[in-house]
Amino acid sequence: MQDIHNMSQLTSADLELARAFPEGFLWGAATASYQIEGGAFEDGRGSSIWDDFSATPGKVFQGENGNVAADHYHRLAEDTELMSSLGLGAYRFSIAWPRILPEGRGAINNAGLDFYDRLVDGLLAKGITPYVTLYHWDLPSPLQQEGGWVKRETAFAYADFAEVVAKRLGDRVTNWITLNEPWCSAYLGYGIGIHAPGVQDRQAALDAGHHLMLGHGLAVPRIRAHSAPNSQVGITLNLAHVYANDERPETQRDVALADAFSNRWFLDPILRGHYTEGFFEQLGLNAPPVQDGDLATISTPIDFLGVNNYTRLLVKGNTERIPLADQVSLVAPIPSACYTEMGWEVYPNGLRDLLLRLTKDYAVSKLYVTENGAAFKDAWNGNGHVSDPRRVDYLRTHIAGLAEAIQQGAPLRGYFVWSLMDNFEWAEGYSKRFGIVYIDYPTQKRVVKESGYWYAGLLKAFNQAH
Ligand SMILES: N=[N+]=NCCCCNC(=O)[C@@H]1[C@H]2[C@H](O)[C@@H](O)[C@H](O)[C@@H](CO)[C@@H]12
Repeated sequence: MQDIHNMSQLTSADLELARAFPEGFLWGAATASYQIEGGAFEDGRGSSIWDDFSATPGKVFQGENGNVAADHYHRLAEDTELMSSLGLGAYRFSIAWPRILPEGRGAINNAGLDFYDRLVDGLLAKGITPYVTLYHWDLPSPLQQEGGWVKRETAFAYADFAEVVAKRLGDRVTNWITLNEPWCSAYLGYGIGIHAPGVQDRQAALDAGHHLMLGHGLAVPRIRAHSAPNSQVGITLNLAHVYANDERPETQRDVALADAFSNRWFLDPILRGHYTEGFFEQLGLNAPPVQDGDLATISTPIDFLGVNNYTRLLVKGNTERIPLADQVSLVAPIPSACYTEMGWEVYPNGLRDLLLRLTKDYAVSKLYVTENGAAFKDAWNGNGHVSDPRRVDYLRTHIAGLAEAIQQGAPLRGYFVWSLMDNFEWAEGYSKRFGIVYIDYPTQKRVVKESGYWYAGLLKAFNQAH
């Protein structure tokens, strides 16, 4: 492997950028269990809704699945060494609920806990801080057979699962993220069905969203009870700053609708203790089955907000009618703009502006960017490294926006690039590559991309400055 700390990829501006970050800023990379582990039928792991969804014809690109993925389940030592060679200060990963409780509740599969024990110990031995996401979409299939997140009982099963994991890892893991992107679980999974479990019912999305947040609130005290006193617990939301395409009143109206649907649906209950006024009417739906005390549970104080951001939303008002909040028209591709392989506009100021909005509008004591990155057409010719200049530029410009946000008062404490390695990109299968490390799936060879060398150089320059 080329000298990974060769900082030749860095410009003098990059070195200056590294020095702009405050001492103690955390630099990491993120992954998720179903996307990288493989080992889908090993050591007692049960089935998840993503195993079922992938096995359903037509749901995932070319019928691909996470049976093998990046084979991380069998490559812990190699992959933690890779993280160390990149100079990561932290690594964000998720726990596969079906490895721990194959039936979703009840009998504990200790072999599953043992795997994460080994991972955590390997990270700590290399001075890498674990950030553990307890739920990154792989709900055990038996719970979905009972209705999944549209059922209130699933929230309680989730809190029980969280406690099982905290009891085993809480003596070493001090950074916990309850859920990853409940918006995606609820809307993509239960609303429009392009993600597992593939339900197409917008009311179900609202009900699932409520129970996901309830599970979050129930889990927080259970995690705290089994973690060291200096532990911190948060949640990760996918959020995007909403911009107006023009000054027309219809556009201002639709910007508010898009913001309610994309951001405030989860921000308001979790951080303000109430749903956005008029939100359910704006969707043309009924309120979810809120019970007395739910919003108090959901808004239990957390120590940080994790922010996943990839792009911005640009809204052009509908002049004929008031659209439903989830049907606001976004501005189509702009000739002068750049787009990733996901069709997402590259707009670095969107991350900066999002962080500043959160700082201004919500009383968050700490923020982490728990995911940011891009999929581009990466190719490897079988030797040498992988050239991905567009990803280097994406990371450089978005990280520059972080420095500006911090300078303007955002309580940002860390950044996790998505992703450490190429992986199973949900319904897109392996067709989309987000890694700073290329995975040659036929051989499972890990090939650090130019962006991986760049990121390692930035982290080295940061460490040298402090
Ligand atoms: N339709 N539509 N959608 C609008 C919003 C979708 C946002 N998707 C994300 O943030 C997912 C997040 C996920 O944690 C990770 O597991 C995924 O691999 C990345 C990359 O896709 C991102």
